[in-house]
Amino acid sequence: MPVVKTVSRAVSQLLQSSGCGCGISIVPVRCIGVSPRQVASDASFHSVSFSESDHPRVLITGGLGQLGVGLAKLLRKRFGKSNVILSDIRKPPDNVFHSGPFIFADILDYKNLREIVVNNRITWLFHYSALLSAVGEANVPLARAVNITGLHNVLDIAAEHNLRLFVPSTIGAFGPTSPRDPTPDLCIQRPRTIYGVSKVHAELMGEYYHYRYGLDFRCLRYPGIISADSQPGGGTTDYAVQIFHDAIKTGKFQCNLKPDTRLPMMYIDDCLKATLEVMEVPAEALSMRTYNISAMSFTPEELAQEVQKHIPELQVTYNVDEVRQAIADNWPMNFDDRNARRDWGWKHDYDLPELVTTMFSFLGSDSRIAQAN
Ligand SMILES: NC(=O)C1=CN([C@@H]2O[C@H](COP(=O)(O)OP(=O)(O)OC[C@H]3O[C@@H](n4cnc5c(N)ncnc54)[C@H](O)[C@@H]3O)[C@@H](O)[C@H]2O)C=CC1
Ligand SMILES: CC(=O)[C@H](N)C(=O)O
Repeated sequence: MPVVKTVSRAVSQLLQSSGCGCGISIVPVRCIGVSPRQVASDASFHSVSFSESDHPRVLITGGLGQLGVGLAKLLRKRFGKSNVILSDIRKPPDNVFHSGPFIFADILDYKNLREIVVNNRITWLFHYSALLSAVGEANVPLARAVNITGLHNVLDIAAEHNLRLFVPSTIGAFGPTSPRDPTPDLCIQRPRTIYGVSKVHAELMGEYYHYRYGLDFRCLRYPGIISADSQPGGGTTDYAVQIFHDAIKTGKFQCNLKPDTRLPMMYIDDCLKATLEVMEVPAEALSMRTYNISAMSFTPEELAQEVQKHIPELQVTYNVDEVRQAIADNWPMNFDDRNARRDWGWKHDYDLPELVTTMFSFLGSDSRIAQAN
């Protein structure tokens, strides 16, 4: 069958072509018409004037969660307020709405997302929308839709419009058969949560689009992130944020993981710094497209001891949540991030003592329970 042979030869040539995918110009364009919901480029969410050659034009999806507002703040400092558009499906609080451009964007609405990218001449996209590990297990169909279907929309739009795309992955992309102490970049990944499965899918699809279509896909696997001014969105590592609030408010903390559950963690400033760094690194420096990043690793007991150095009267009890514990027991205990350190000079600033001191200075340990009494 000569035709079949010719086609298969062409396909195999395509698949064997250069690792960077630069020679491949086919892009996965979807055949769609015009959206009924046109968004004007000068829509009321603030019109912009900018020099495209100076700065990227940035869109952040899922930007009202624990990490997005901080990322917008960092990127606006670097690229200018009007060049960074925060988006979500939720209503922004006043301070966020007035701090820079905000727009409604549902990542499940492909046409609307495409219009936003086109009308605002977006060049970089940070894709933060997701359902995290614990809430994902509570609603698997929604997690599958947001984390997998939503990612497909973002990938196609990014490839079609030649965007640089950042998608975060997680320690949750590993599972019980992965080496856990430490966990390297490349090893078995068989997660047992819909969150983890969707993140492995995102890593693989992003890398596939990179090699197949030349998409500039960049991905960091984040540890559990700890922040003072934003609340976590329903994950397994949330306890490590809650302890600070409860210590200050009530002097009591009930932990939903066992005292000896060791997980990799990171202060938000380090996480956002790494995210900006990896997006700015010249492509030639990246030997991979998905990197672990690491800062510290601790158990609830070790965190509580460090917190008690600031609030000695803190009482910690344990009431284990079986779902979260089962998830944590399958996750990495320590993360090996040597490749990130080697390729683009990644270096964290915060270890456990600095993290705890910084959290209390941010939250104002003046309001601590001891002083309130
Ligand atoms: N916070 C952490 O400890 C870690 C976060 N990550 C990843 O970083 C990213 C951001 O995380 P967080 O800010 O903590 O998440 P979050 O759960 O706090 O926020 C996610 C946001 O996505 C939005 N969203 C949900 N459905 C949507 C839809 N259909 N369209 C648009 N937006 C939608 C939600 O409204 C929410 O504001 C996520 O992809 C997460 O997997 C990875 C590892 C650790
Ligand atoms: C580590 C994460 O990805 C997140 N914080 C979660 O616990 O689900």
